[in-house]
Amino acid sequence: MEHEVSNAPLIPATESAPESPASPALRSGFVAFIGRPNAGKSTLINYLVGEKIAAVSDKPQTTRTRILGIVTRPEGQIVFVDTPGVHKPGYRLNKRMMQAVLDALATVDIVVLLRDASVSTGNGDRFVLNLVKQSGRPALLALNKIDRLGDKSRLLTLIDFYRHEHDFLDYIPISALTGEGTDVFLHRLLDHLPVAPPPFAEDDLTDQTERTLVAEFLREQLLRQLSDELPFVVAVAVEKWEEREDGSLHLACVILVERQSQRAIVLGRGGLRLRDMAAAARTEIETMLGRHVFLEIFVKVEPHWRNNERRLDELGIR
Ligand SMILES: Nc1nc2c(ncn2[C@@H]2O[C@H](COP(=O)(O)OP(=O)(O)OP(=O)(O)O)[C@@H](O)[C@H]2O)c(=O)[nH]1
Repeated sequence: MEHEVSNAPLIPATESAPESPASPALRSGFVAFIGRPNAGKSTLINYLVGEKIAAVSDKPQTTRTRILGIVTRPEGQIVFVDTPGVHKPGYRLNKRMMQAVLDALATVDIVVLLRDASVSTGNGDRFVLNLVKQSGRPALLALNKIDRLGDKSRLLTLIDFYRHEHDFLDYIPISALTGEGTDVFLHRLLDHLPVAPPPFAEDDLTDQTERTLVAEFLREQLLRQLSDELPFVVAVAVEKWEEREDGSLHLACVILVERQSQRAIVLGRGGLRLRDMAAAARTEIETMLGRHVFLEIFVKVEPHWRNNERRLDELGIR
């Protein structure tokens, strides 16, 4: 039997605010990250939310769809919108990603410019900084990966640079990996959010559907195991979601690539690479869903899927 409910939110968002009679001055709002690819947005969201939600990999351009992470504290609630890494528009896919960045910036209360503090300033950083300026939104600078800095005086130089460029609300050094500085980061964000009731219930973590998360887990394995060029040409869709009477779940996923040669790379010699990726993804999916999962995977060659509007819509790439 097809399971319709799989498209429902994993943890449904509620219309009403959680009961919170204690504090009259709760602060809440929407916060978007903007940063160069690999700045650490997904890692930070996962750290803050405390559960694995966004796809994390050491390859750039991991995040294609907007992902919500919700953090609730006694002082209020922050709804994080994770934007895709900023890229120069080329493929239509990337133009859509750029639009997603701009849309996200226009609708939020605060923009967080997330900067990898362990690398030197380049054109990409100036590009992102200009987007922040153009957005006209209040912005906070988070300097990430400070665990990598031997010489902390570099932070002062960076803060000085950004202070001269733009009037940020705050300049906060953090490590999304170790968690250092993240508490200060959350509290400073809350301080700058408007007095407003939390838009989501206290235990909501994400509005991602189980189906989306399944596809993300598999895509994360692809990103981890494939060479640098391939992540840009693969996409994952869940095509079958079938509940069996014994309580197990049968899933069929399709991995889209653009050429036969890419299909061969995904499969690996004798299909071994795909088998390993499937096994790793299945373990994560079973942990998330708390049930036994059978996972079938097909690798399909579909030339130019990245320029096919209908495919992009089906894949939820906005
Ligand atoms: N040492 C260190 N590594 C980090 C930190 N934050 C993130 N990373 C690493 O940086 C890489 C990129 O992190 P992601 O969270 O995937 O980056 P992202 O900004 O979401 O990337 P996109 O999805 O391309 O936008 C991963 O290998 C992370 O483990 C940090 O604070 N310290």
